[in-house]
Amino acid sequence: MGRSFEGEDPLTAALAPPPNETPAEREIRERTECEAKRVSDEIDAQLRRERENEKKRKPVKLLLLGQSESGKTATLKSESSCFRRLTFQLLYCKRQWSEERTSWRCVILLNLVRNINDILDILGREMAAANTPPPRRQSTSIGSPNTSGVPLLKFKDKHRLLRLRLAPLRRVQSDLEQRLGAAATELYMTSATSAAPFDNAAFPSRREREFSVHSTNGWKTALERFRVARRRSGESGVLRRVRDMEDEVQGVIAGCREDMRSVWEDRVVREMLSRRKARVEDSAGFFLNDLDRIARTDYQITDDDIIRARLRTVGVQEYRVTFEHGHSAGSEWRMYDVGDLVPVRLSLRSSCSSISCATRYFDDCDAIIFLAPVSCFDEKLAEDRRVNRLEDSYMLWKSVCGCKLLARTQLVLFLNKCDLLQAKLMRGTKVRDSVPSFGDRRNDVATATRYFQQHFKEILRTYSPVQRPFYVHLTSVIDTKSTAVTLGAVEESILRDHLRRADLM
Ligand SMILES: Nc1nc2c(ncn2[C@@H]2O[C@H](COP(=O)(O)OP(=O)(O)OP(=O)(O)O)[C@@H](O)[C@H]2O)c(=O)[nH]1
Ligand SMILES: [Mg+2]
Repeated sequence: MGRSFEGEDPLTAALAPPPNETPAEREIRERTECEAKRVSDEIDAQLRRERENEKKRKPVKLLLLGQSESGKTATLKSESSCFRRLTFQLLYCKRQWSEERTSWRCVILLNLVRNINDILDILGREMAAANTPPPRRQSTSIGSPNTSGVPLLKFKDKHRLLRLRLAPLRRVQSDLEQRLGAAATELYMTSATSAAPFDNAAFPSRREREFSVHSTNGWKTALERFRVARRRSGESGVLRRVRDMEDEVQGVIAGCREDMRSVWEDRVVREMLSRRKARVEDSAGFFLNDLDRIARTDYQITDDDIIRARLRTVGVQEYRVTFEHGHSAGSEWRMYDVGDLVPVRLSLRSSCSSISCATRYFDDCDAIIFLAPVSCFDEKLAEDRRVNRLEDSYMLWKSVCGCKLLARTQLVLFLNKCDLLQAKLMRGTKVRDSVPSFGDRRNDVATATRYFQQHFKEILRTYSPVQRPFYVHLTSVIDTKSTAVTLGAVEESILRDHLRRADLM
């Protein structure tokens, strides 16, 4: 009896076994079909793999944002210094990292010398004020019994002598600035209007001078020059002069070690700093407690020193990394350390892509790590003493959350500098004195960070154009081990999102 194909679709009909099929023919047919299916599955799997690889080939874009000194560059240094990944291409392969270490030595020496010169500046002013007879005194100097009832600081000849003996450090500071400036850096002026939360022409512009790396003329350029110099001239010429100068600087600093220690450990100097509420220990790039190790001609730089070194970033520094291992294997990451916040603040505020070059970094950005230094709850911006640093972080976070261009971007908040917060609270500083809404809550790190965290969370909920998860980590990014763990978790979640986004495209 013939088969009727009426009502059947032609493909089913074509694939149907022939009528009157013998058992032998059937076995051959089934074997052939089985093989065809295996080949087809293999092709499907291969296509899937290629699609995945294609998605991975699109670089993951990660932005580091936060106010100045929040720890953006330290986060990157922490990531690279412990070589979590075996392949740090471009900037952070091992050889390049070791070359970069040499350049960081100058930064650390500069930080150390600046620590002591800053103290000597204060000392000079206080000594001058103490020598001024009371009726002619211009200001109400600290320690004046006439104005505050606090006994005058008793400066001695020893202080005068120390200032004289440490005078060569002024020259060392300017030499180091020259040295770094000639290779890679330039002096940069910041102003209140460029760094206040929303620049306002009404703010008085207190100009500050701080050392900086410029994006177009940064470490990468500096190191490249060194490599070229070494290749061309071996140990001669420019390189030798640089080495001689470094040796000389290191020699002067080593020669001043005991005097620097005398200043730093002096009871009167400590009292002077305490009365001025100048917590030099909490300032960025503080190395005075490491004098014995650093102020030596045979100083061996450590990764920890590099993480703690302070050098202001200006502009946007791009770091490219291709991972070979782990869940990010095969993917390229582009990380942007956004040092200069002026364009960022402007573009966040405007949300208009034509206004600022910073939006180019926002475009297609997978994730932002936003660093908020929580130990700064009682500090003011260096750029504008009227703006509380925590408030400034809230403002910037609010702008990031509310930015339409970033609506699809994963936001990861680092409540950073928890180690400094802990030390500050242990010293007895009360959160509620600077943050009245904190009220009578317990004055400990857990309670304070929970409180700050809640505030950041509410801002995200209120201002985000679309609802998105709140990822938060308590960090002390100079602690490379724990930072590596945190970054590992963050990286995994960013990559998951990145692949999901690629699927949607
Ligand atoms: N104790 C402590 N110091 C930190 C921490 N994070 C950063 N620092 C230090 O704070 C200083 C400033 O950190 P940077 O990474 O230079 O800050 P930044 O955000 O890159 O600042 P800009 O380049 O001005 O935008 C450096 O000396 C760091 O070593 C932290 O969690 N704990
Ligand atoms: Mg920086």
